Amino acid sequence: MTQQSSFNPQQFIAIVPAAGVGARMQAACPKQYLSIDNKSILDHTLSVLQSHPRIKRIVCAISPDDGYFGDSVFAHHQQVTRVDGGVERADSVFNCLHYLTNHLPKAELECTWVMVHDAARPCLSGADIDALIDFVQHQGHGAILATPVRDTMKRASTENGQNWVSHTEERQHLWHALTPQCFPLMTLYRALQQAFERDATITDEASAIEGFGGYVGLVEGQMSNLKITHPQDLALAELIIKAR
Ligand SMILES: Nc1ccn([C@@H]2O[C@H](COP(=O)(O)OP(=O)(O)OP(=O)(O)O)[C@@H](O)[C@H]2O)c(=O)n1
Ligand SMILES: C[C@](O)(CO)[C@H](O)COP(=O)(O)O
Repeated sequence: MTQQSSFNPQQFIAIVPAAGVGARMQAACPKQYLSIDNKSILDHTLSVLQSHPRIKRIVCAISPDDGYFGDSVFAHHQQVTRVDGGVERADSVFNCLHYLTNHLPKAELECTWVMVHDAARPCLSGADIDALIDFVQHQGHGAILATPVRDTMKRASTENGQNWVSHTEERQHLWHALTPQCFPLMTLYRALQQAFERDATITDEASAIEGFGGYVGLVEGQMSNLKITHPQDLALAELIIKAR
């Protein structure tokens, strides 16, 4: 693996992909607009990022179809830059990066790092943001929040519509990738461009950086930083947020 050249991060900009439809949540609206403790999930996520002193600004991708929902959230997050999302999560992230390449001075682009964080992860803690920033500033390489796998991991096969254990996977050195994922802005922009050119399947920013030959650090984060994906995740997220 070729070593990604080191950069000295001067500033951090948060990118929040929030343009999904939330199909797995099976709700009446995209899940990022569902309410927890009288605030939308997107509101909670933007508030965590906005309150962190080391994050200079936020660029958020929302679906052009979410006009009403987006307007209600951005009414009290007016300093957040709003960008149209794309078909896939990676497209939404790329649209935010592309916006920044067109609106930041070149000198600023070269020393800016982005922290890409799912709108669907409202339980992120400030301490985890600090741990990630401290790592990349010390190491000069990009990194992601992640948690080591705790359970025995089974690979499944399906027969007659039923899942069966095919085999048990080696779980040593196996981690759950979380977000934020933090990389130099222009490195991530180029890595995603290359990933799109090779038609790669990109489910997180680290995948693009790995394919681009970069190092990706793993910074252990809190399990409570769950991605709200299925209906049962909502109650758990509410407990975590109310316990903050
Ligand atoms: N085209 C897309 C798809 C997803 N996302 C965002 O990426 C994050 C993680 O994606 P996921 O949890 O998969 O959200 P959805 O794609 O909305 O969920 P589903 O796959 O169940 O439809 C979410 O905050 C989602 O809003 C996005 O910005 N643009
Ligand atoms: C980026 C991510 O949250 C890291 O685990 C995950 O890859 C998002 O996947 P999704 O299918 O878009 O929810």
